[in-house]
Amino acid sequence: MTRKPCILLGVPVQEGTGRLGCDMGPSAFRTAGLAGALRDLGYMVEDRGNLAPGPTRDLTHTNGAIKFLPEIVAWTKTIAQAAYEASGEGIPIFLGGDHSLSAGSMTGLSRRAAEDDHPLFVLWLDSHPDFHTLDTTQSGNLHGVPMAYATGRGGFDGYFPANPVPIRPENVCMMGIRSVDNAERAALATAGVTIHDMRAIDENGVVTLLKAFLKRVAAANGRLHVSLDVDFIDPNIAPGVGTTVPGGATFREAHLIMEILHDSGLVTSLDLVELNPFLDERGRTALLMVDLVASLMGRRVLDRPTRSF
Ligand SMILES: NC(=[NH2+])NCCC[C@H](N)C(=O)O
Ligand SMILES: [Mn+2]
Ligand SMILES: [Mn+2]
Repeated sequence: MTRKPCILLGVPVQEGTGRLGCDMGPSAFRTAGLAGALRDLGYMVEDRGNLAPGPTRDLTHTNGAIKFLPEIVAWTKTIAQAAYEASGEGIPIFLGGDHSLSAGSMTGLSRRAAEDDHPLFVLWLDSHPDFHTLDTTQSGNLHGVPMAYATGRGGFDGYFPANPVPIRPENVCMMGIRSVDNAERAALATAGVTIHDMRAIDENGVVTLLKAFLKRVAAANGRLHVSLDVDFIDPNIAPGVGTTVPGGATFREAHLIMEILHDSGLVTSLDLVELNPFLDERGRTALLMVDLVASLMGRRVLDRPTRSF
């Protein structure tokens, strides 16, 4: 059996957050042994190094809160092109970088999937929906907008690159949501996105919720992109992130999700975002993220020794 290679793409973007440090994320994932963990599972791994944004152009927006619009626009263009190219060759794994990178990854992947005649589905694992538009963001941090952009909501034209194949909101499932701003709540009420907040997870468990979504992906012959924000996980075990929100996914829930995703055979790409190594404790968040990727890519407790804590 020939398996597709894993293509690692470092994306040291940090201008989408309110603080510095995410630019060290790609380096921390490498230091935590991501490539080795994938090779141990039998994958070919091609690390393409770090992307760099193209030139910026002057952009001003009526929403004066917005920060680093030219920079994020330049990054989005570069990332979308890299995503489009890499998804034709293997399994792209984006090493963030803040969550603004998903504006690029999702739009590039969606364009490729459409050309190959598959709809793109997204499993969004995050405490936040990141569903602001340029007009509604109040913090002005553009890691809060990628899902609105990728699903084709208005207000990005003339600023962000054209998004040729918007992802259908019905093809998006969010899990772990527990911090939503008013404008996002209003938009999500009618958007058609499936949202499982922490209450839904507590009441139903991750298995039922996830399997229902995977069934839909399989029935549509879809490709599945997973976007994993560090703050999906509880901050007690994943402190290396700038936007901690209490009450997150447990170690066991997070691994179980990854194992079920692997069994589905549907996942074709992955974002690892918001890791801030400056806020981490001796690399434990980076190591946890690498272990989660290993579970997603097929590591099983009974197959080989796991990390001892
Ligand atoms: N990718 C993230 N961590 N996003 C956090 C966004 C928080 C808040 N909704 C904002 O727009 O500022
Ligand atoms: Mn996020
Ligand atoms: Mn988040």
